[in-house]
Amino acid sequence: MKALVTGGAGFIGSHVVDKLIENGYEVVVVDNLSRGKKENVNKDATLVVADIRDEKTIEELFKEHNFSYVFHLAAQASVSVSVKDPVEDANVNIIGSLVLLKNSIKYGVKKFIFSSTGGAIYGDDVDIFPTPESVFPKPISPYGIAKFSFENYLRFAKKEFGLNYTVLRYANVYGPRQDPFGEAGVVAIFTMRMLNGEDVIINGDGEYIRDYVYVEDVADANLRALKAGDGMEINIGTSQGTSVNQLFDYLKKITGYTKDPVYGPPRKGDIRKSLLCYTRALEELRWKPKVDIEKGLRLTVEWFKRNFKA
Ligand SMILES: O=c1ccn([C@@H]2O[C@H](COP(=O)(O)OP(=O)(O)O[C@H]3O[C@H](CO)[C@H](O)[C@H](O)[C@H]3O)[C@@H](O)[C@H]2O)c(=O)[nH]1
Repeated sequence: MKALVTGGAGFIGSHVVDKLIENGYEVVVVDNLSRGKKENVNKDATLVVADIRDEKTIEELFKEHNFSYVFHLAAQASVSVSVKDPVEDANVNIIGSLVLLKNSIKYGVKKFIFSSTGGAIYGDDVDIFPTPESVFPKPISPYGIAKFSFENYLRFAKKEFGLNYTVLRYANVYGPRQDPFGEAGVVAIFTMRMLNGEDVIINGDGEYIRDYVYVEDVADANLRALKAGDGMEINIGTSQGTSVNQLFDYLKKITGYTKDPVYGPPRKGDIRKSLLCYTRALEELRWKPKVDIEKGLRLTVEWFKRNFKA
C-alpha cells in the first residue's frame, strides 16, 4: 500500500512517515522544505521537494504513484503568521489543500487523513473543558478559519464524490524534531533556552493552560485513522492541563537549569485555556495518549541534547 505524506519532512509529518514505514507502507513525502528538513525524512521514504500549490507536479505524482492513502500535514502552521498574512495562510492551507483533495478524488484515494487543529478551532468563548467535538468551531484566527474551512471541503468531497476521510484535531503537539526557532511551540523554545543557559520568558502570569500531546502519540492516531474514524472529526489531546509555570518547573528539573523565569507582558490574543476531550478518539480509534507530560518532556530534552548541542 502506498501513502502520500505531505509535510513529511516536518515535525509531526516525519513521525507519521516513520510509523508508516515501520508498519510496512510505501511512503512518498511531498515537502517544500520551507520549515521541514531533509534529515527528518526516513531513509526508506521517497522525498519529492515540491509545493502543494504546484498543481502540475502534484497531479503528476498522483498519476505516477496511485496512492491508497493521503496524510495531509503540509501547512502554514503558525497562528501569528496567519494573522499578519491571511492571504498566504489561505493560499497554503486552503488552496494547497484543495489541490490535494481534487487529485485524491480524481485518482481514487481510499482515504484522506487531515491534520487539523483542536487548539485553534474552538475559539475563546468555550466553557466546556475538556472540549468535545460537539462544540461548534468558532475559530478566531485566519489559521483556525482555514483549517475549519478545509474540514468542510472534506465533508463536501465525501458527500459529493464518496471520498473517505478522517479529520484529526490536535492539541499542542510537542516532542523530538520540533523546531525551536521562529514561531515555535513553547516546549521546544524552553528546552532549547534552558540547555543553552539563556533566559526563559513567560508571557503574562504563566497561568495559561494547554493540553500538551506527545508527537509519537499523534503519529499513532494517524495510523489508527487508516482503518477507523471514517467521515469524522476527532480530537487528539490528553484532557490534561498544564500551565506554562508548571511546564517551566518540569523542564527546569529535567535540564538542571538554574535561573528563574523572566515574566514578560501577556501575548496578544493568547487563549487562557485549551483542553481537548479525547473520548471520541478512544471510542472510534481505540486511541489514548500513552506518554504523559513528564515522560514526554524527558524524551524531548534527551533528543534536544543529542541534536542541538549549544
Ligand atoms: O517563550 C514563550 C513561548 C510561549 N509561551 C506561552 O506558552 C503558551 C503556549 O504557547 P505556544 O505558542 O506553544 O502554543 P499556542 O497554545 O499559542 O498554540 C499555537 O501554537 C501551537 C504550536 O505548538 C500550535 O500550532 C497551536 O495550534 C496554535 O494554536 C502560551 O500561553 C504562550 O504565551 C511563553 O510563555 N513563552
